[in-house]
Amino acid sequence: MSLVPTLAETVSRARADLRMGLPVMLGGHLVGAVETLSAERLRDFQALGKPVLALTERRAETLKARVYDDGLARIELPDDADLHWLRALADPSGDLMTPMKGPLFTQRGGDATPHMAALALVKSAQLLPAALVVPARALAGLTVLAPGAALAQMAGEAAMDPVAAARLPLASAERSRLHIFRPDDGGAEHYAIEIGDPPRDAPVLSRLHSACYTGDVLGSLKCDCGPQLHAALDAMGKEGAGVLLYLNQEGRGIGLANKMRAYDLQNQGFDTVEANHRLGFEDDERDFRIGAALLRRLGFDQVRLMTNNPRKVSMLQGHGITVTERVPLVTARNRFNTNYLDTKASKSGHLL
Ligand SMILES: Nc1nc2c(ncn2[C@@H]2O[C@H](COP(=O)(O)OP(=O)(O)OP(=O)(O)O)[C@@H](O)[C@H]2O)c(=O)[nH]1
Ligand SMILES: [Zn+2]
Repeated sequence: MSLVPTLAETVSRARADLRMGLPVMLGGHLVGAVETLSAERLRDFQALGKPVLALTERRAETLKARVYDDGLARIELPDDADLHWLRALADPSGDLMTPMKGPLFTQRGGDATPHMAALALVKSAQLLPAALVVPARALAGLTVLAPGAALAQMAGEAAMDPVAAARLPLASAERSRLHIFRPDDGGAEHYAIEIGDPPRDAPVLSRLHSACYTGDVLGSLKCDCGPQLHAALDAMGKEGAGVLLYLNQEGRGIGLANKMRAYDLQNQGFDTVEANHRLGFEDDERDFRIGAALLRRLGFDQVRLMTNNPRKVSMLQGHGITVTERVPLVTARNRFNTNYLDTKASKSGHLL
C-alpha cells in the first residue's frame, strides 16, 4: 500500500516533531528533545515513570558523568529535576558559571538502542544532542519508530534526485549553471554550480564547500569560508570549467543555531574543536558521502579537488571518486580567524 509512510518518511516526520517539541515513540519508549521540551511535557514524562537523560559521550565527558554504553550516557533524573536542571546538562553555555551539576548517576545494563536512536534523531534535527527517554506505551497521534530500524535508516545513504537546473551567470564565470538536488530522506537540499561544460572523461577542477551562512553571506572574519568560496569560483572561471558543490551542512553538520552556541563557547575561550565537544558533538559531523554521490550524479568520477582538508580527499576516494590532485586553497588570515586556522591545522589535520 503506497499511502502508508515509509521508514524514511517516518524518520523525517519524527525529526520535524522533535524540532517542534512534540515527543515521538521509539519502540517502547517516549522520547523528547531537551532543547524543545516544555515544562508541562516534562511533567507528563515524569508521570509515566523514571525518565533518563540521554547525552552523547562527548557531553558526558565534559560533565564528568560515567559512560557505560557505546557513545552515550543515560543519566538518571533526580525526582525534583525540572527543565532548568535538564537544560543545564544539555547546554554548555552556563558550564563555566555553574560547573558543579552532580552527582550524576549513569544507568547501566539493559538496551540502550532507543537512547542511541533518540540522540541520532535530535542530532539530525540539528538540536542540542540531548534527549529525554522514558518507557511508555504508544500514545495516540505520536510518530512511532522501531529504534534499530531508525538507526539503520539514518546511517544509510540518501539518494540524490536532481530537481531543477538553470543558467546562472556569475561574476566569476558567466557560463555557469546552478543544479538543485533533493535527497529522498527529507534532508536538506544541496546545490552544484557547474562552470563551463567540463568534459566528463577528464579530472574536473572541483570544490566541496560546506554552507557557512556567517562566512559566505555575511562576510564573517571568524573563518575562511567566504574567501574560499569566491577563490574557488574564480579559479574555475579562469580555467573555464569546474564544479563547486554547495553542501547544506552548516557548521560542519551541526546547524547554524548550534554553530552559534559553539561560537559563544569560543568567546569563553574554547577552540573550535573543544566547543563542538562541549556541546556533545564530534569535531566534524558532516556526511561526506553526499559530495561523492552528487559528483557521480553529475557524471564525474575524477576530480582535482580544491581543499586543505585531507579527510575530504580520503572520503571521496573511499566513495568511488578518484582525486588526481589536491589543489590547495590558500586563505587570508586576519586577527579573528588565525586561532581557528591554527586549530584546524593542529587538531583536524588541515594542510595550511
Ligand atoms: N561547528 C563549527 N563549524 C564551523 C566553525 N567555523 C566554521 N564552521 C563550519 O565549517 C565548515 C567549513 O567548511 P569547509 O570550508 O567546506 O571545510 P574544511 O573542512 O574547512 O575544508 P577546506 O576548506 O576544504 O580546506 C562550514 O560548514 C562552516 O559553517 C566553528 O567554529 N564551529
Ligand atoms: Zn565559515
